[in-house]
Parts: sequence; structure tokens; C-alpha cells
Amino acid sequence: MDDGFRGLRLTNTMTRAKEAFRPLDWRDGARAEAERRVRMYVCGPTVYDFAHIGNARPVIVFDVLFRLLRHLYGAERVTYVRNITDVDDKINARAARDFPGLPLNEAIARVTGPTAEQFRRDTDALGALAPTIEPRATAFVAPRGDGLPDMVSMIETLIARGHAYAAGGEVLFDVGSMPDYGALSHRRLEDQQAGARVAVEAHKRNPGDFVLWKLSDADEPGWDSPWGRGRPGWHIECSVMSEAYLGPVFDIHGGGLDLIFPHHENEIAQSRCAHGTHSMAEIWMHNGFVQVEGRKMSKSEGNFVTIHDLLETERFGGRRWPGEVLRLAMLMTHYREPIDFSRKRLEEAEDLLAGWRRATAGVGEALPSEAFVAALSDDLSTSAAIAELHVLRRSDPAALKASAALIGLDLAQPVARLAVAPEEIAARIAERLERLKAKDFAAADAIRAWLLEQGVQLKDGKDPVTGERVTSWESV
Ligand SMILES: Nc1ncnc2c1ncn2[C@@H]1O[C@H](COP(=O)(O)OP(=O)(O)OP(=O)(O)O)[C@@H](O)[C@H]1O
Ligand SMILES: [Zn+2]
Repeated sequence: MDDGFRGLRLTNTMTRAKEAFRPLDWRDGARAEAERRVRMYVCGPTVYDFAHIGNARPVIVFDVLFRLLRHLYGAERVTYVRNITDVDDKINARAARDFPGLPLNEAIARVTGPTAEQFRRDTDALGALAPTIEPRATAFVAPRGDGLPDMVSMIETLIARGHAYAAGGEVLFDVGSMPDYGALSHRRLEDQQAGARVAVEAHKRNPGDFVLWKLSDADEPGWDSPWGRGRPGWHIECSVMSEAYLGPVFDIHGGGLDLIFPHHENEIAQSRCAHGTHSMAEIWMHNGFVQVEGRKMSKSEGNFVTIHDLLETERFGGRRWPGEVLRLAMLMTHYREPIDFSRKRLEEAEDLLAGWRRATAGVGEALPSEAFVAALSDDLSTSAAIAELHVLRRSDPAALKASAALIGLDLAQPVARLAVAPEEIAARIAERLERLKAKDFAAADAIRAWLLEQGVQLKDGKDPVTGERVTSWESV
């Protein structure tokens, strides 16, 4: 009997263990063969600002998983849902700031429309496949009339089942009503209560109770509901949109590490209590952070580089970087480890790509190597998979090309219009610095001129710390 195991093992945040992946539909004897689907949900962006390199990581990591699942189970069998959060108080604040003259709802549309469009351009440029479905939260607040679930109805169900209550202009989820609340983040309710430093808001039964619905002022966005005109809390949208397209229990739920608590914990509480199920998703996966000098890259820290800046402007390192370079730079590290973002990492990725391109020029069709697929199938061990690409570069360039394609790297495309490979440029720059040190200026100038003929312009600068000359380059 086919139990759906295809060699894939994934680390489950819920159990803290690496588990053999068997999709639910394959284990369900009642499900017809033709109807079996692998079902994955990943929390998408809140669209009030351009996405940064940190936000790019879940996009890339789960795109690789999506591609691997399509390879293992067949492309048409995998349903990947990634939502767009277009209702949020951060969006409201941005709308009021940027479009002060407009009615708030119109201003919000002016913020969310272009931001969502930019996100699509960014993810295209990173070589990410579009998810199967990209629902928007605002389309799932009020009853829809098409049979799909909605947030107001799910909140009504939670109240009816004794898991939520209205108080102080809000509807709150009662975490005390769920004995195993906290299982994903391994937090115990008692610990949270004992450790609560902030004063408990008077209307809450438990300090951990979270908002499902809150009333809106006249100028704030709002939907009619049994509790008055208001708007949903953040967590409820994912419970509703995942149910709408994947059902009450599905295979994989993903996002960044920061979402484990409270977001995913609260999604689980809502979904399980609304549906009376033992789980919401079989496997919970979380990517590590992109960091800058040891700190999470984030909008609030102000230490971020947007995807757009990196790809389309010369703001990072004085040049533009192709999306595939960022993709490979991310995949050089295992998805659960932190990444320190640096120019050096991008250069390393760019050199690798250039080498692989030269090795695969003109090769024919092939299948990805088995060792490569096995490495990816071991909890997406992309660094081991990349090590296999180094081997294939010499032993089987056609398989190298097919394997790279499996993780979204198209080696058939020229990386840029450069006549000279990045490692050669680096070697020439080093040689030129040697000449300059030896005061052989004629030879140094000759190298500079030769590179310019190849379309490479050098720029000299000083290392702010050591005061030494550093030379960067850009293609012209
Ligand atoms: N530095 C980071 N490294 C890796 N993933 C990140 C990082 N920052 C955010 N993410 C992930 O990006 C996805 C989109 O999240 P969202 O739009 O809510 O960004 P955010 O967390 O609000 O960003 P910020 O932390 O800058 O305010 C989530 O899965 C989140 O976990
Ligand atoms: Zn979510």
C-alpha cells in the first residue's frame, strides 16, 4: 500500500523531532487516489511596507519546499496557500500618515494595493513560484455567501462552544478554556500567569487571552458583526483562510520563527476549538532569522534592506544584485539556522552560480541527481544539497543543471552581460592591489583598463576601520 512516504523528513516544531512526512490524504482510506493533495499553508506579508531581506527568507525556503513536494508528489497534487494580510492596525497607521486627506478606507487601499503588487514583483524576481492560492484577509472577514468560512462566523462558533467571550469592546479568546494551550511554543499557562509583568487588562479573564474582534471608531475600517462594527484580530484570519482552502486539518504550516508565539499558538487554539480537532496541521515548520550584526533584521529595528533596494538599486554595496544570487545566498545555510547577511555571502553565491553556468553551458536534459534529492529530503538540507552540486559540476553537468532547477536556479539564463566571471574579476582586483602596493602604477592601470573593456568598472574606497584600500566593482 502507498502510505505517501517519499523519503521526505521534516523537523516539526510541535514535537521538536524530525518526522517522516506522510500526507494526510494518503493515510485516509476514504480519499480517492485522484483527489489526494499535499496541503501547505504559510503566513504571508502584512502589506504596509516593502518586504525586506528577512521577509524574503520564508518566501525562498517554502518555495524550495513547494518545489520539492511537486517533484515528489506531482505538480498538480500540491496546494500551497499563502495569505496577504491587508487588515491590520499597522496598515491603518501608515494609511493615516501617508494619505491624511483621504477617508481612511480609501487611504488603506492606496497602501495595501501597491504594497501587495510590489511584493508580487519581489517574489517573482526571487524566482519563487506563485502559491496556488493567495487569499486576502479582507475578503474573509464577513460571511461571503459562497459557503467558504469567514471570521465573524468562526468567532460566533468559538463563543457558542465556550471558548470566547465579549468584554470591554472586544471579543477575546479564553485561553483557560483550552487545557493544552501552549503546546507549540511549550509555554504553560500557569507560567505565563505567574510571570505576567504587565498589569492584566481588567476585562480579561486570563492575561494570555487574545483579541478575536475589536470595535472600530467611525473613521476606522470596520465590518458589521453581532458585537458591533469592528475589525478582526490578527490570528483569526489564518485559521479561516487555511480552513477555506485546505480544510480544518492539513499537512504543513510554515512561517518565520517569530510566529511560533503568539501567532501560530493562537491559530491552533482557534482552529482546534472551532472544529473540535486534535490538531490544526501535522507539521509546523519555522525558518530562522536573517540577522544584521547578530540582531533580527526587522522594520522596527530599522536595520533592514528591502528586496527592492537589493535587486533594483545600488544601495547595497554600490551595485544591484540578481534575485537568484539572494536565493542561493539564503540556501547556503540550513533554513532553521540564523543567517548573518553580508556582501561577502552574496559574492560567494554569485561566484558559485557563475561557475555552475560555465560548467553547464550547452548540456542536455537530465534528471536531478538522487543524492541531491536525498539531501533536500533530509529536512531541506540545502547546504548538503549544494555540496552535491559541487560534485556534479565535475561528474555530471547535465544533472547539475537539473538539480539546480529543482531549487529554482535556472542555469540556462546568463547571470549578467559580463564577459568575465566574478572570480576572475576578484583575482584581477587582488592582482591590481598587489601592483599598487608595489607602486607599479602602469600595470595597475592596465588591469583597470582591461576590466573596463570587459564591462567592469572598478571603484576604489577605504575600509573605514583599517584605512586600507578596498576596491568594489559594478557592471557597466
Ligand atoms: N529577519 C527575519 N528573518 C527571517 N524571517 C523573517 C524576518 N523578519 C520577518 N520574517 C518573516 O517574514 C514573514 C512576514 O512577516 P511580516 O510581514 O509580519 O513581517 P514582520 O515580522 O512584521 O517584519 P518586521 O519584523 O520587520 O516588523 C513572517 O513569516 C516572518 O516570520
Ligand atoms: Zn498566520
